[in-house]
Amino acid sequence: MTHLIDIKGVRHAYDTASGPLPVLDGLELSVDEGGFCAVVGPSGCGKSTLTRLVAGLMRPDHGEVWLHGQQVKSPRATVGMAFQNPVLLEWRTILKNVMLPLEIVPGGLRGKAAEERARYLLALVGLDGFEEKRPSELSGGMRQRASLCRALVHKPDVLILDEPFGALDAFTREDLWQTMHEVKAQEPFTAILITHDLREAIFLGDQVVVLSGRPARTQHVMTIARQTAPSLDDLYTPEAAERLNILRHEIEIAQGRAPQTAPEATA
Ligand SMILES: Nc1ncnc2c1ncn2[C@@H]1O[C@H](COP(=O)(O)OP(=O)(O)OP(=O)(O)O)[C@@H](O)[C@H]1O
Repeated sequence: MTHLIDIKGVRHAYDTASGPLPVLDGLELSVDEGGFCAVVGPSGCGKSTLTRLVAGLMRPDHGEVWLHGQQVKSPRATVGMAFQNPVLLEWRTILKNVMLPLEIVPGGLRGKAAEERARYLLALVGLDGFEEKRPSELSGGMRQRASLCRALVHKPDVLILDEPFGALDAFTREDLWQTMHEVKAQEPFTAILITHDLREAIFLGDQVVVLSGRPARTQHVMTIARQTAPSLDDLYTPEAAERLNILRHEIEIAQGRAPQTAPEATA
């Protein structure tokens, strides 16, 4: 089967003043079209480096990254990205911020069609009525909603989410998790989510990949059979508790704080 994202045997080291810093060493990761892959691992193990490779912002020393059947060798316009800091432009309205990728991506929607697409997405995340506001007039959670619209506006092949909810309070974060599911139901996308939050990983991901400590390799892959309309109550079931235990144990192994005797993952 062809995956939308295929990362095969990737190894990479950064050149630093004190010599090469090996960051990735044997990374394997596959995501099907429409899949949602959550990536967790110890701090500094190479998670953001993985997103840069998928976006084509850098090339690995060894191994291959494939996106939609094409090897990634240069920056990809068909990738949408959202980060912990939404970096919206204060001199543009929210609507114009969301429309920005359409002005940059070759062949993107223009004029009225571009505006309609941006308005549709803003309504989908509950921001109708805020189109003409400036970023500073919105709360952190609202800015992150707008950032999600901007990342999706050009219908990217893959949505890369690098800790987008990390700076939000717990209630806002949970609201946004539900919004992610609602948006995905209307506007299907394939995503890689980098997160330090295991609950977030199992609530959003249909696959959770645990990376080892640096240099990172794929240490553990958990597959989660996802219901069509997940609810936050799903996080308080015995299945969820078991998944969280397995992942917590895997993280301890990755941090070198536990021996490699993790229990088997459940589907
Ligand atoms: N451009 C660079 N040049 C040199 N070293 C780098 C560069 N980018 C990242 N690093 C180093 O590579 C390692 C992995 O960085 P990366 O940001 O990929 O990790 P991460 O898992 O996303 O970290 P965190 O969980 O803390 O966000 C870190 O030690 C970092 O300091």
